[in-house]
Amino acid sequence: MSEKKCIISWDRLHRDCRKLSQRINQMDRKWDGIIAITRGGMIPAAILARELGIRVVDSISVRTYSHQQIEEPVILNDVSATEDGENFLLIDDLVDTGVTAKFVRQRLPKAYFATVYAKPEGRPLVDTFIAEVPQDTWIYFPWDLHLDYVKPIAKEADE
Ligand SMILES: O=P(O)(O)OC[C@H]1O[C@H](OP(=O)(O)OP(=O)(O)O)[C@H](O)[C@@H]1O
Ligand SMILES: O=c1[nH]c(=O)c2nc[nH]c2[nH]1
Ligand SMILES: [Mg+2]
Repeated sequence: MSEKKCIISWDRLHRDCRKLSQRINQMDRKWDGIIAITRGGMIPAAILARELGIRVVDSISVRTYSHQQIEEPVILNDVSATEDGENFLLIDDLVDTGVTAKFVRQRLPKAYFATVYAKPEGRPLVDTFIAEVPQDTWIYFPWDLHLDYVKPIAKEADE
């Protein structure tokens, strides 16, 4: 389990997904659809679909982690909209070790692969991403979190 944390708020996620949409829009390519890598890629894919006006949204269900422990990736449900990913955007929330990315790329070698966040080990496996996060840091997404009380910093401060 990573010691350091990077907490991503809904606002930040939305802003970063819009930045990713801007970048992809500037490529001036015609996309046949989006493929979300579930589950983490689903909310980024929904935001990109809205921003880019793409209505064909498919998914490939892959599980690589269980309780922050990496395992062999498995496809739980395959994509149906394309054979090889040509002219499709492939979207995930992040690339960490790159194990998931390598695995999905074998299945969809022609897709354009974008993630919102990337750690150094996985970065070479994606075509584009928005922000880099250190390898020793665990990214917490807004769907993993809830608002809670925090004690004041100074010991003598009123609680
Ligand atoms: O680069 P890697 O080391 O392979 O890690 C990245 C993958 O791990 C997480 O998915 P996870 O398997 O936890 O499933 P989830 O998206 O359903 O939460 C994340 O959403 C990426 O898909
Ligand atoms: O929520 C997550 N945060 C991470 O940093 C990560 N790395 C792999 N899988 C991950 N899931
Ligand atoms: Mg995932």
